[in-house]
Amino acid sequence: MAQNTNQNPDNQKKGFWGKLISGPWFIALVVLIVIGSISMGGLFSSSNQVDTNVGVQLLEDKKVTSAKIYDGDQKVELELKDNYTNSEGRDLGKNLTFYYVEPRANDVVQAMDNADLESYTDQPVENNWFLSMLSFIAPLLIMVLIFWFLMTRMGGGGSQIMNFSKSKAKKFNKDNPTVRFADVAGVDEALAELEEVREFLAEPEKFTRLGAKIPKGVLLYGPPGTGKTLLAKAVAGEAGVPFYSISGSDFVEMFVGVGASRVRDLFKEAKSNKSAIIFVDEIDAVGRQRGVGMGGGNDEREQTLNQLLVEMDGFDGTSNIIVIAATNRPDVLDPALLRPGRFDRQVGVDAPDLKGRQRILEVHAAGKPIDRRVDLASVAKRTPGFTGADLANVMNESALLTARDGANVIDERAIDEAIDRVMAGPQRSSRIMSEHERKVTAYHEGGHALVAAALRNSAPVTKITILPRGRALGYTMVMPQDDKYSTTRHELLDQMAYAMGGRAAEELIFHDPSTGASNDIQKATDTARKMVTEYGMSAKVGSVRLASKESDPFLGGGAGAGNNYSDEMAFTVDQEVAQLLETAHDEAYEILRDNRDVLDALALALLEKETLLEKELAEIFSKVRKREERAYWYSKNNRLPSDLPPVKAPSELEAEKERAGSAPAGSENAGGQDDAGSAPGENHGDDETEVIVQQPVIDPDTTPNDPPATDINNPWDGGR
Ligand SMILES: Nc1ncnc2c1ncn2[C@@H]1O[C@H](COP(=O)(O)OP(=O)(O)OP(=O)(O)O)[C@@H](O)[C@H]1O
Ligand SMILES: [Zn+2]
Repeated sequence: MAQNTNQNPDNQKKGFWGKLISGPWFIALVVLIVIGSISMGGLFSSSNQVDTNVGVQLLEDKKVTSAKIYDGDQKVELELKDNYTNSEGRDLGKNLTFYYVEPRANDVVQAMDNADLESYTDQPVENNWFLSMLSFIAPLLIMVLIFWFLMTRMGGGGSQIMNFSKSKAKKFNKDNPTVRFADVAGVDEALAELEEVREFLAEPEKFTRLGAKIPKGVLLYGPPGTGKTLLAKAVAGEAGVPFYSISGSDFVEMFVGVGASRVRDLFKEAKSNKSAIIFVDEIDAVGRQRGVGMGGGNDEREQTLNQLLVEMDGFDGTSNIIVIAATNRPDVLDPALLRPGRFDRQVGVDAPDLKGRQRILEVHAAGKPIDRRVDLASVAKRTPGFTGADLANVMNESALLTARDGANVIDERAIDEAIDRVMAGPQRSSRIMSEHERKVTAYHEGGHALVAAALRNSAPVTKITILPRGRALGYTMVMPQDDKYSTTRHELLDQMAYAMGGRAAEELIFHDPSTGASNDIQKATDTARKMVTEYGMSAKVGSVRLASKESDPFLGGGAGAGNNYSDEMAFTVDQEVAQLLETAHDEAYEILRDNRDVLDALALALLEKETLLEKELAEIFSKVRKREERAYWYSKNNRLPSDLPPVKAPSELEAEKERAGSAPAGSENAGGQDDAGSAPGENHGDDETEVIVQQPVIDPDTTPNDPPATDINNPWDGGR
């Protein structure tokens, strides 16, 4: 995400005239002038033309000193002894030209032979090869030029070819960022690591004095928009060193060798500084494993990667350069990149937690007039799963909305609307839905919400709306109270049932389901498949990892890598997935059937008010008949769960003692299932705990006028 200004000196020196001279029209003009002047040369010559008879007569009368005969042009130039005066009495001077036709060539030659000339030149036809070549090539050249012009005008893919020659001009950006560490919030671990990098840059002697080698590369990895670029800039800003940035995708050109030469240039220029940071965004574009993927890999990419490695290995003591690279896909990187001496420092940059979100909001609220009643902590609470970029966007949108309304302070309402916008796109008030469609949407969203409310492991519903927004016809938002760092099997099952709630309601009420549930089904299917192939949550399949890390053959996994298990297993997986989905569908259906009165009340309230918030929802849901707990799950008959509860944490014991002291102790639920006691950081000793943020169900727009909602461009895909 390079937002720096292009500081290439060549580009600035090249002023108006430079641009004009390099423009295709100028070249076309030059070509035309050359052709014109050559072919019209005859017109500008000083000799006058006379009739063929006259010319031959002059020769026969021996009035000519010299003659030159142009064979191909069938033209003769004469130089006379005296001036020639024509029949009208006009003096035509000494130099005359005449033309002849082929049948008369013999007469002309004969006349010349007999003319006692002092000099006589036979100009052969070859003399005109240049002109004839040009007249042949010129139209072609003009066509190419026009083509070029159109291509550059369109700016489409084709222009890349033409830009090849210019590729040197915009290869990378140089910047002296003013970003500070204080501008990056909610990524404290990453900041701590990078603070060290800043020290390396600012006072390398401190480390080299002790014989330490300064690291050459830092890899920042994490989801998009979490502030990787911002962090890298902040390091440069804090250390006061220049910041060179380039994106990995810029390296991968259509011409082999360009990428490698860009790497060379980039490092050469960076090395002219005492210290510098080179930032390579999207390094996975060049840094994918070599020699894999469809067609055995990409020469250009490999050359570029090799060059990068060579340059990094080639750092000497004279300049102090640290390469910071960023990627969303650390798993596909070539291991050679991660070796010591290269990107051996790897820093994870995750989506921020509750506190982090609040601090990012504070960073972006600075300098904006915000209503005193706005509580950024509660805004942070309402935005689980948002990245730094999303939050920056929320604050910016709220300012824009406020400005549009002509107000002076950003209030709660503007921020609310901004959150919705960032989540699901702008409101579409212009869209008029038919009463029936509104009703279907109300039941659909009501179905989601009611299922969530009736299940025991689902986060509470905080908002439902049937106002169309972005690509959604309506949406339901459930929000966990706390940040969650792992998800249990029951919670996943609840999520699937919740996703099926919309479809189940349509079936139950209208007997004719709509296409509006496609996104729900997709999400539920993804969850089910992961449960079976990644989370080991199917008894039949067992705790086996079946999904391959890299299932896209084009991204370097190799064809067939997606199926590293037998066909029988694939069959079982499919069966298990289908089974999970069926069960979820059943659960949703039963909940809705058993709570029909609540569903109707909910739909009615939605049709009336369009948007329902927590308070109104709590009232409607007070009548919900909760679904009973599912049976214990165990993966095998000989692995039955124990009846003994887990031990109580010291803090729990403490709290119990206090309660016992102040009031006669009621019988405390000994199940140990009390969530409040478990610290959010607790992750069962497993470093790779999956974070599953529950997202709102957004129901894609599927009115007949629009193409059916597909998964492409769906912002709700790909773990945000
Ligand atoms: N932790 C953060 N603190 C403050 N602002 C942030 C943070 N993360 C992101 N932002 C805001 O979001 C914008 C985009 O972030 P940035 O480009 O650094 O993300 P990124 O991780 O590099 O994304 P990508 O992987 O798509 O390149 C930043 O310019 C900043 O305004
Ligand atoms: Zn839905």
